[in-house]
Amino acid sequence: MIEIAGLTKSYGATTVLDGIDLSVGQAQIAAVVGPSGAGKSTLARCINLLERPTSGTIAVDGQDLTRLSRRDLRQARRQIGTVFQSANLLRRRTAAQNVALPMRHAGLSEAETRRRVGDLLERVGMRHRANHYPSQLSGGQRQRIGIARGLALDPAVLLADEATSGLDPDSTRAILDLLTELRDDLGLTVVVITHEMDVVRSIADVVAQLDHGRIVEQGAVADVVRRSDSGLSRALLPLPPAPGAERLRTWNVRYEQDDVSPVWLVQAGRELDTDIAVLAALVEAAGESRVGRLALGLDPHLDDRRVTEVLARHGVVAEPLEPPERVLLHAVRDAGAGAA
Ligand SMILES: Nc1ncnc2c1ncn2[C@@H]1O[C@H](COP(=O)(O)OP(=O)(O)OP(=O)(O)O)[C@@H](O)[C@H]1O
Repeated sequence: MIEIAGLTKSYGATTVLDGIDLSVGQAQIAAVVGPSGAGKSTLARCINLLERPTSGTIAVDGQDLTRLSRRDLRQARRQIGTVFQSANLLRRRTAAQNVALPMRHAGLSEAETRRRVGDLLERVGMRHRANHYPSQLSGGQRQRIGIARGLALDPAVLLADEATSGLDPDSTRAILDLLTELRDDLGLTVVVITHEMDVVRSIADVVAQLDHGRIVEQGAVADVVRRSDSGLSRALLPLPPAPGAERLRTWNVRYEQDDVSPVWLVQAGRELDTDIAVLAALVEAAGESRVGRLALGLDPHLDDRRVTEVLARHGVVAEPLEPPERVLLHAVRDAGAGAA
């Protein structure tokens, strides 16, 4: 596991990271998100020890890596593997040679290197491309090789810095599945730096939002999404724009509990004795639970309190977007126009 405490990084008078506290357990995937300039890359460079923090600690499995001598630091760097955006492979080396590079630098024997490279290429599904050069590989395949190289020295933590940026959706999915597999099979701790909220929703266990060098929000993804008043929640699970439906009142609905039944909508319609229109919806799995946001169209004559009570029994929170009179007024106007 990795524990970052009070991490600060300043360049001269400019403080870029300001007291970052972040703890990621073993076999957990943490995502760090944030707008451009928030400090994500700086945090990544501090985590993989390319930069020394100005103050604060970064501990992997209990060992603080920030206070080590230069020699010990080289050894400690092995604990953290990095996957960069667009893999960053050496063009004149084959896939296998790229994966072998960190092992050669670390002084592993030829036999051990060959064995490990074979195992790692197998694990990322790239054994059949061992002798290909980067230019002969697709972006997704290059990234698999980048992941194998990141795992070369058997790290406890894998840091993926915008590892899926620029990949097509299928390759992105495949890389995310691979990272999840590595978490589950190897018990790897993964820190993903990304600006893609889809990535966070689909693989992260925990998420932290950086802004102006500070963590402004963090928590388990499912918990953050369920927060009512949170920018990160809306960014993680945005409701697609909902077209209003004629003669129906629009309600915004949010899953509040983690055990919302898959058939809650049908049941709620039955209990309210009404038809419910789904105007927009985004429902996804986040870890073990389901999270969702919906815009529903309901009969404006229904009693507000009854609607909220019935929906609350199903574990969802509902708020009407407009007063019923507006919808009814439109309906009357439309009927008038029709009669004229
Ligand atoms: N070596 C440096 N010297 C001075 N300022 C720096 C240095 N490196 C980064 N910064 C500043 O730190 C801030 C954060 O930069 P950083 O690259 O970490 O942000 P980011 O969140 O990764 O942005 P992006 O998503 O655009 O890559 C920026 O304002 C940047 O100008």
